[in-house]
Amino acid sequence: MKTPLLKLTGINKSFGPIDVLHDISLDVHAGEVLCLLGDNGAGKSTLIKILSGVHKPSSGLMELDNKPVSFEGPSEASEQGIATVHQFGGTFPLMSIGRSFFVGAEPTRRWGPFTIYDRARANGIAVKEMRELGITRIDDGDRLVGGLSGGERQALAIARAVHFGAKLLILDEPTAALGVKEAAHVLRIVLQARQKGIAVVFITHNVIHALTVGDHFAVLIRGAKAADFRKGEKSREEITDLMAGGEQMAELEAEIESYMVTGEGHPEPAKHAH
Ligand SMILES: Nc1ncnc2c1ncn2[C@@H]1O[C@H](COP(=O)(O)OP(=O)(O)OP(=O)(O)O)[C@@H](O)[C@H]1O
Repeated sequence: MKTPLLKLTGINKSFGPIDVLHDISLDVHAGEVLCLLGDNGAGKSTLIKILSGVHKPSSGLMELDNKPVSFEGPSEASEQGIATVHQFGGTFPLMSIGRSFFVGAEPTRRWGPFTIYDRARANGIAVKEMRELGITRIDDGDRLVGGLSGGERQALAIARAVHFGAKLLILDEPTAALGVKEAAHVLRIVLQARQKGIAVVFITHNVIHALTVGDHFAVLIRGAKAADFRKGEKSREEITDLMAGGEQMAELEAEIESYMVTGEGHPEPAKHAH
């Protein structure tokens, strides 16, 4: 197997006395989607904050392109090609599409003795990059980000990362707040990023979304890696079970079943009403 783009070996993270991540080892390959799964509080956010330079690991080794790396902050991670997109796209609602695409890296042009923001160029590039990801409804880069749908905002943020040369794209629950159609669109964009050779880390609670795009899966339970497998090695039921910690899921199913039998799907209090 070829060398992973990003390799974690024995990563631990504690906040004071609280141990949040234990001995995480993980490989992320270029042109693949790694789905990071786990219940609330499992440690997914903490792990991606380590990858994106927000937190430093307490111990362990992180290698990018076969070289050990240690980020002093998010800008160092981003300089090395690691881009993180958060659930709501992380963009500013009152900014135009063109502005938010280039925030911090605005194209400029000369105007007499001045250097000014090149709005037409910024808008043109932002609209073109979104089009390339299949968002064809947007043709005006002056539109405000606040007027975009959730899926379009995700697309904007992903297009931006791709444009600025991300090698590793971290998507933090990109489909969580979306309807089915929009989620499908975002999943397609994830696959397009993968096709461009970008390594994608996709965080989700949704097993179906994960199975649709994932090549490789890692499940975190209480800060430890409970499973690490490739596409096709586990069924949907097995993955759901793992994510919910097995027992919990069985308990929940039994509870729902008895409720459906006793209450025929209606709330119990109906029986006591008279
Ligand atoms: N700065 C911190 N200080 C202390 N504990 C923290 C800190 N950040 C996270 N934790 C704890 O670490 C655990 C893992 O949190 P984390 O946010 O990484 O989980 P998660 O898997 O992303 O959950 P969710 O799906 O709910 O976002 C939680 O118990 C949380 O309370």
